Amino acid sequence: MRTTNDVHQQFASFFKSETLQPFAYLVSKKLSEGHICLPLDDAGVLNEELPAHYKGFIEKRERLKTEPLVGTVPGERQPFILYNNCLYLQRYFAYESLVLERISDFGKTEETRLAERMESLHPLTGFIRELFAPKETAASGADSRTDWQMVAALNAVLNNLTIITGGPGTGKTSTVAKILAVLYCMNPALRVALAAPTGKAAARMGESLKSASVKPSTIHRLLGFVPDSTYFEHHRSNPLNYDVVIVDEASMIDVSLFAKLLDAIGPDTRLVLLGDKDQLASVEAGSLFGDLCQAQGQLNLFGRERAAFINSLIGDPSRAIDEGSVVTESEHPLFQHIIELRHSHRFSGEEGIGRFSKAIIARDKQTLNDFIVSSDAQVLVDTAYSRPLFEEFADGYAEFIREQDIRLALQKMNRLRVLCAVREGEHGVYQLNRRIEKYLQQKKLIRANGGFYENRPVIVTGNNYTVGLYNGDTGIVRADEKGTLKVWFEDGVEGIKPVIPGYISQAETVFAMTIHKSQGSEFDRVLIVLPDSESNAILTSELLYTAVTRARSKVFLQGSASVILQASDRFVKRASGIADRFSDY
Ligand SMILES: Nc1ncnc2c1ncn2[C@@H]1O[C@H](COP(=O)(O)OP(=O)(O)OP(=O)(O)O)[C@@H](O)[C@H]1O
Repeated sequence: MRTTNDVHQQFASFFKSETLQPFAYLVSKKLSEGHICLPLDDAGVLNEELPAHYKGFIEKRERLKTEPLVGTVPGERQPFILYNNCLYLQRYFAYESLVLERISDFGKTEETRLAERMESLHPLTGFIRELFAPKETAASGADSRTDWQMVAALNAVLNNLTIITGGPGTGKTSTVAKILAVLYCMNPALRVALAAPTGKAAARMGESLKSASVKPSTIHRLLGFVPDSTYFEHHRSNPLNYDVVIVDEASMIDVSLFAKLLDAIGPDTRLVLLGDKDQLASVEAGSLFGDLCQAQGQLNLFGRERAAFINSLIGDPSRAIDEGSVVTESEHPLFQHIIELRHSHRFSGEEGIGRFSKAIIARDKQTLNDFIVSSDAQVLVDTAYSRPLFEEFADGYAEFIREQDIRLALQKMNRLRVLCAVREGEHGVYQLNRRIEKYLQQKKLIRANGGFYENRPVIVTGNNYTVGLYNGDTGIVRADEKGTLKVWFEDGVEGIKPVIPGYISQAETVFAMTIHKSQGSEFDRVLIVLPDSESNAILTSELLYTAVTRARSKVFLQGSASVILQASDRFVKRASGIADRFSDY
C-alpha cells in the first residue's frame, strides 16, 4: 500500500539534486497539510518532519540559493522559488503573487474613483441613516458603540475590495443586504453577482438573502467552469461583467481559486468578501482569508480623513468610528479594506454558544472548564459520552422521517446534525452513521439495507454537473407517486427535485457528517462527537469553533475534558508568505 509519505518521497526523488530532495519532500508534505510554502527559518522543526535518510540535509539550506531549479526572483520560471526565506512551488508562488498584485491594482483604481464615490454618497445621507437606524429589538447596548456594519457597508461602496469578517450572527448577511440597498440607490440598473465556494453555502446565502433578486452560485460557476481544465472563462482579459460581486464563506477559498477570483474582477467591479477569519480554512492549500485579515496586525483601523467622512454619514457620534480606531495613514494596500463585525446579534457574549465559541478562540481555559463542569441552556458538555444523550439526539431525526411532505421533511432533516472530527473509529462518521441507523431501525423508523433505503439522508460527495448536484448537497430518499425510490434535494428557495439514485455515484449517509463538510451550513442543534484521544492532530481550536458555531440554538458536545482543552490549545498556523510580501507592492 502506498502511504502519503511515499507520495512526498516520490516527488522528492523526481529531482536529482541531493540538496533539493529533502526540501522538495517537505514542500510537498506542507502543501498536503494546507501550507502554501515551506518557511526555512527553523532547522529543528524541519528536521523533525524529515525521514531518517534526509536528516542533516536541512543544515545545507543556504545552498538552495545556487540550485539551478530554484529561482530567487519573482517571475522566474523555475519549479521552485525561494523568497523571503520561504520555499515555494512555482505555481503557488505565482498564485500568491497574483493575489498581491490584484489587491494592489484594486487600490490604484480606487484612488481614481474615491472623490466621485464620496460625492455620490453625500446626497444619500438621509437614506443611509434610515437604512441603518438601530432596531428596537437590538440587544441592549448594541446602539452605543461603533456601528461596524455601517462602517463596513460604506467602505464597500468606497472601495473596490472590501473584506468583512465576523462570527456567527454578527450581521454579515444583513450588511450585504444594506450594501446592495445603497448601491441600488446609486444605480438602479446595478449588476450584482452573489457567490460562495460550495453549492451548499451558495444555497444558504440564497436563503439568507431571500429579498435579493439574484440567485447565488458557486464561485466555479460564476467564473465559468471549463470542463477538464484548471482555467475559467473569466480572467483578466475577460473580466466578470458585474458592478459588484459578493462572495460569502470566503474562508473556505483556497489560494488557487482566490487568485483566479481576484483575477476575474475588472476595474469597474467592486468585490466584497465575507467570512469568519476564525473558522477552519479551505481543505486545499492556503488560508488566504485569515492571512489577509491578519496581515496588518490589527483590524478596523482608519485614517483620519476616511473616518471623518464615514462619521459624517453615520451622524450619531455614539455609533461613529471612535478615536481609538483612527491612526496615521498607512500605505498598506489593505488599510481601510478589512472590517470586523464585533457584535453578535444572535448570541450574547455572556453565556451559551456566544461565550463558549469566544472562549475556544481565545483559548480561555477557565471559561471552557466552567462549561465542562456545568453546562448552560445552550451548551451541554457530556464528558461521559452518555448513551441516553446520544439516543435522545438521534430521536430528533424521527421528525423528518414522519413528515409526509418531502419539502418540509428536507427542512426538518437539516435542523439537526451529528458532527464528527474524524471519519474512522468509534467516534467517527462511519460508525456513528451506522449506530444511528441501527437505533432508528430498532425504533422501526427506517429499514436500512446499505443502499438507497427510504428516508436515508444523503450527502453528495462530488460534483455532478449533468444532474446539477454539487459536493455537499443533502437530500432524502423517498418514493415518488409511482412508488419509485428517488433522492430528493432542495432546489432553489421553494422547490425540490428528485434524482434517480443510479445517477448519484458519490454519496454518503448523513445523520452524521464531518465538521469539515459542515462548513457553510447551519443547524438548529448539533451533537459534536470528538474522538477520545487528545493526541489527534486534527483536533484544533478552529475545528471546534467551526463545529460549535454551526448551531443556531443548542450544542451538545461529547468529548473528555482533556480532549476539549487540548483541542482549544492547538491552532492551525498555516504557512504563507503573503503578509510579509505586501511591502513589495
Ligand atoms: N444591526 C442589527 N440590529 C439588530 N439585529 C440585527 C442587526 N444585524 C443583524 N441582526 C439580526 O441578527 C441576526 C443575524 O444576522 P445575520 O444573519 O445578518 O448575521 P450573519 O453574520 O450573516 O450570521 P451567520 O453567518 O452566522 O448566519 C438576524 O436575526 C438579524 O436580523
